[in-house]
Amino acid sequence: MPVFTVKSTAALERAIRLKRQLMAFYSYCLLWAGTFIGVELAAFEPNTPTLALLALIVIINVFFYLLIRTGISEQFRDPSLTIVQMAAGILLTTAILHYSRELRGAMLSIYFMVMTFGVLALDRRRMLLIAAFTQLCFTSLLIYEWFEAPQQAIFSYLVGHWLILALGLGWFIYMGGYIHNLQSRVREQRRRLHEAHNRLSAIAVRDDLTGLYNRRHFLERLEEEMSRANRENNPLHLAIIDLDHFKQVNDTYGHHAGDDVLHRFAQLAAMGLRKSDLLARYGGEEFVVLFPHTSTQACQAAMERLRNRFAQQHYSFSGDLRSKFSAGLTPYQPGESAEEFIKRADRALYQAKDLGRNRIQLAN
Ligand SMILES: Nc1nc2c(ncn2[C@@H]2O[C@H](COP(=O)(O)OP(=O)(O)OP(=O)(O)O)[C@@H](O)[C@H]2O)c(=O)[nH]1
Repeated sequence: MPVFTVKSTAALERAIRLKRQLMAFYSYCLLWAGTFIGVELAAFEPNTPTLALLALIVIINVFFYLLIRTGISEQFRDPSLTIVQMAAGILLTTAILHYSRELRGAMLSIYFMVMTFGVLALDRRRMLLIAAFTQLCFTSLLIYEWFEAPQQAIFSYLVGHWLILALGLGWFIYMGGYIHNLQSRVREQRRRLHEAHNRLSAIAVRDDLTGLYNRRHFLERLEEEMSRANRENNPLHLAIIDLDHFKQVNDTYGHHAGDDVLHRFAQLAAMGLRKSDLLARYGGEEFVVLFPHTSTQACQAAMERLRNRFAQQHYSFSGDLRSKFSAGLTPYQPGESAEEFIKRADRALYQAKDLGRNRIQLAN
């Protein structure tokens, strides 16, 4: 069952990544459409290779889509490949900027569009890295254009564009770091909440002293096991156990000694019974065991084993105390209520007490 959950979570995450990839493709298409319209309106260089750009966009997206789809990207620390994808977007934007003329200033915002992809995924250090890469690409473009056609370059524009980009990127580094910290804090709080919830759930079903299940949890599980036994027609047995003359232990050696005995019984029973048996502290010095899928003989044998082991225990507070218990054991009769089932086991327990204690009494 857990394997299935892990698998489906991985599949879900991959589906989210593929969806994000489609979003990236959509953004690329908008960028291309803007470029195409820009060329048509003569706001871009007329020799802008729009078809080559479109081919490049498709190649980039198919490449990343396949990496994610085939699961190859999962070998990397970030299976969404955010940094590499952003770097590809920045390189393509730089290429498009080369052909932009009057629209250069407006087209700088495309860099910022690419940066938004990193805000939710990258920490401040990585945002700084990708921002430095962006600034480097743009600076290289400006230097290239300066040397290629110095007569067309207007120095104040170059410096202006360079500064606007640097300031905008600075804002993204700050914002990215802030949002990343916020996300980390939320994740940490969610983790703590989850832990606290698990702790509380454990406390709600356990008995403080022995660590066994408590009466409320037992009664809930009893109903479940009874309906399963009714459904599947499987044997189900209930044993109610009561430590013998326990008051004397308290009165003679003190409450702490009594607690030790209860604790020792709980340990022995938990170790000696099967994982599928449901053991709980029913109250005071009373315990219950529910045996699903077990024959009467096997239940009796398990109870006898426990009785013998318990009677052989030595306690640090008294060399000669041998604590014992009596128990009533009964099989579930199909269709009966929990109350009837428990009452029969209880009656058997009282018979065991009446017959001299330190025994397991069966009631059919
Ligand atoms: N130390 C300790 N004692 C407890 C706890 N819960 C109940 N008891 C004591 O268990 C004793 C139960 O006494 P009784 O009901 O008279 O039963 P008993 O002395 O075992 O006598 P029989 O059952 O007839 O053999 C009481 O003295 C309770 O105070 C507990 O958590 N710790």
